[in-house]
Amino acid sequence: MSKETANETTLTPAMRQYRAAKDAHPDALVFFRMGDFYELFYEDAVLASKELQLALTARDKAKSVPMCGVPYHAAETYLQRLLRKGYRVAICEQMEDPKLAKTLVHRGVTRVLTPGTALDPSLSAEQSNYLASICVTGSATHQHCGLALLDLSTGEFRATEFSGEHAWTMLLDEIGRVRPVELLYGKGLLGGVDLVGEESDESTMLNSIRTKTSVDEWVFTTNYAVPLVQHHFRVHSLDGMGLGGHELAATAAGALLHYMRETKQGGLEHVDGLRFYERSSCLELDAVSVRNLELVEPLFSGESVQTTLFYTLDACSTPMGKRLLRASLLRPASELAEIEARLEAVAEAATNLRHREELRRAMDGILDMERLLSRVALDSAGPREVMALAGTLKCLPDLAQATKQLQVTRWRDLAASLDPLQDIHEMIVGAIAEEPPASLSDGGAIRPGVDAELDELRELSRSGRQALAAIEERERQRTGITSLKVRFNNVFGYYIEVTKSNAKAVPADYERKQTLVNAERFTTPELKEYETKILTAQERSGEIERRIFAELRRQLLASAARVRETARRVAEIDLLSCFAHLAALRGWTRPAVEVSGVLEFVNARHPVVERRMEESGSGRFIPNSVHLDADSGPSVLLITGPNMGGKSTYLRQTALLVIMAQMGCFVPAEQMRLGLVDRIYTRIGASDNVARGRSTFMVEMTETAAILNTATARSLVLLDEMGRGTATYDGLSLAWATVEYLHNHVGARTLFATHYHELTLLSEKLDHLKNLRVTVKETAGGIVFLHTVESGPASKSYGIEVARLAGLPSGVISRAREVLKLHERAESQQVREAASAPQLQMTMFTPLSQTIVDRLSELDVDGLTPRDALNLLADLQKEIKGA
Ligand SMILES: Nc1ncnc2c1ncn2[C@@H]1O[C@H](COP(=O)(O)OP(=O)(O)OP(=O)(O)O)[C@@H](O)[C@H]1O
Repeated sequence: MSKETANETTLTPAMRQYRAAKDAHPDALVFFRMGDFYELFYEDAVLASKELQLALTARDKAKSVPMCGVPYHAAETYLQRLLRKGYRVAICEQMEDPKLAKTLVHRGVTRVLTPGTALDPSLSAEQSNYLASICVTGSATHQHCGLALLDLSTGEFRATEFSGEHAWTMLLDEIGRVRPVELLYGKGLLGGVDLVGEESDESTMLNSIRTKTSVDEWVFTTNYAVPLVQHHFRVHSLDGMGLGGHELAATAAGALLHYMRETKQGGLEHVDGLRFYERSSCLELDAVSVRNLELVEPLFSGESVQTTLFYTLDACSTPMGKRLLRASLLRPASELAEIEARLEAVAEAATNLRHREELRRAMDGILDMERLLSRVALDSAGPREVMALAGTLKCLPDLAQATKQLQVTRWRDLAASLDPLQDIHEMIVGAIAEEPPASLSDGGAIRPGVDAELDELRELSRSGRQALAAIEERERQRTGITSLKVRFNNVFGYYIEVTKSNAKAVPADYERKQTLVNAERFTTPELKEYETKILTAQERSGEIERRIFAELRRQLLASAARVRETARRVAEIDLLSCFAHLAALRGWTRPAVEVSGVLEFVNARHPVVERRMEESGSGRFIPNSVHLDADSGPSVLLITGPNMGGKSTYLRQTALLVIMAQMGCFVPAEQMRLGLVDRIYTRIGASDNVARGRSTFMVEMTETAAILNTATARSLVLLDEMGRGTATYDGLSLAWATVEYLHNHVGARTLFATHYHELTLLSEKLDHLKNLRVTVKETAGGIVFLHTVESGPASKSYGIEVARLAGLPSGVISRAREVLKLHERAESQQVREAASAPQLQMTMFTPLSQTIVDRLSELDVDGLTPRDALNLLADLQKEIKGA
């Protein structure tokens, strides 16, 4: 609000009220209720008129107060549009009936809606809507970070903690994976980390979150925040929630509850538990891998979701199952017992068509129990939603019965713990009418027989309306006006309407109420009497319906924990039967999972590419095998071959199958043996940051550094075309050193796809490195991609052939062939020399200066840290460039 316009003395009383609301919520758009409209003023009006395409008017004659508005009954759509764009909105309501207000009607902010706190009805079933809260303490080298996540639409509330040197990076990774819609943090809490700046890695990650909300730092203090959590869950200690000793996680959770209170989010009854979770209790996937592997979203926004693993695996019947599938993709299991229990359950259901069908049939009628319950808790559920919940509960006994048919432990546990909630079902159908109106205020939501007074009042208004119909008929005959009508509106109540032309025939006992252009409206003492009777009866029955509905709501919320627990069981049953369905339908097999360094597939297929090829009829996917063993080798597979040969597909397929197996899903392979993987690292293709203007090479090196610094012998590392983003020799040297480091120091199972043929020589030096190649057939008409992977290095790269297929002019192609021949001749000479002097491998790349050669030959490569290696390379490069 600008200074002149906000001048106290020039403001009307209503605008003074507005100003108070805006001052209290400066970062929100204030929707100010005036009669049947929500009005916006000043900058808010200018902004909203643009974002919502509303006409911008002015409140005053001098046009100094820009204004726009939306009708209150249509406000919901406008609000959702603003929230989806990341805005927050404060709703300033009329707090008393304007008709009863003697002077200025009292107004106040009743709720602040933000992307993380408002329920978006258009939210898709499988998506979660997380509000995240973070806090950080400690020194730069040893940080502690707390993270809490709340999805108000389902009531899911969980928290975790990270400690140590990489705590902040791990926190960012987790945020990148969860992708909250809103982030809450303490002002200045992160000292030095610029949350909204453009430059740092942190800000790049955090900038992708639409709404960031800072609150006063004291909100994030343990002394203040932890008691809020205890109070909300009515517990004396946090130990029972697994939060004992995790003060930072609890603090982040408490700050989040504070925010809910500040933004006046009532009805948090469905948020009935807070769970501590450990990231290490799952197969860890960083945000880059989640994105690169297209687990839940396509790589580039706007692309079809059909490229995602989620889409390929989603045969779930219920929204809860879909959300669990999504969550499991982001956090596959890492414990053998858990994975085995799931695989065993999938195996049983996969081989038993009848039981599988029964399960799926029982789930057909199950709606989104969690979201329906949330709507009840937030008091936004009408009678129809409550009835929909009952419809869902009705399916539970059949589901329990179908689950009981299956024998293995996981199914038995699920059957035993599935509460069919029939008491709640009866409670709802016992109170709500069979076909209730959408809104409680429409009347008729409560079933007849529930309340004797209500039944009586309904009878009264029914007979009253019948009497009115009789009056209409009688008056038509008495006056001879056949078009005479008895009507009702909210302002005048019941009245008799006759057209202007018949006005003369109106009897003397009619009392004129209103004159319209074409009609006259009258009342009579008799009409007034019925009106009072009917309206009083309606008003009173409205009150009774509201009371009964509120009581039902209270009882439902008292059972919220049971409903949510059942929703979790339904989700698990759904997910396992989805996996069983896919296994049977697509002929997938059960992976043998063990604790070892093995990773072995026989004739495996990429689930997403295979399905897309089937759907588009574009040929058959060629299966391929993998054999890796971190303990006795080979631990590094170096894959060479032409562009378009299928290298990336082979890499991605390996990662996807590991993820699927650890989720408890069968896999598209004839056989699979998997030693548990603790973490998957990928360096594939371009990433987000490139689009944000960071250099491809810088991004690549940052990601590679993270891999080399944190991968373990139990990890799976996928590197695709590393080093291609810089000068050939720099790239080759870095790729060379990286492979050596992974092989000698990390020992992780590694797939390394490259166009640097020189790297294939490493197999002579590194025992656990094996060369693989994707094959092509040379025909008279050009090359044909066979997409099979076999042992050995590729003989040539076929880059020029692929370019020809892409349609490069023939002149360019033949000139490229000539240039290639010259290079190959020169290089083969160097390679021969290099092969005879393995300790000086690097000399084959370029005639290096003697000092560089000396420095390299004296180097203890095995003792180098990645950072030293990078520094050394930078030095050498400087020397070469300077030379
Ligand atoms: N096993 C396979 N069976 C059938 N088609 C395949 C197979 N593997 C890959 N393809 C198809 O071949 C094309 C190229 O695959 P991919 O991108 O994996 O090649 P690439 O070797 O990584 O290429 P580049 O080196 O140019 O990145 C894709 O369209 C893919 O669908």
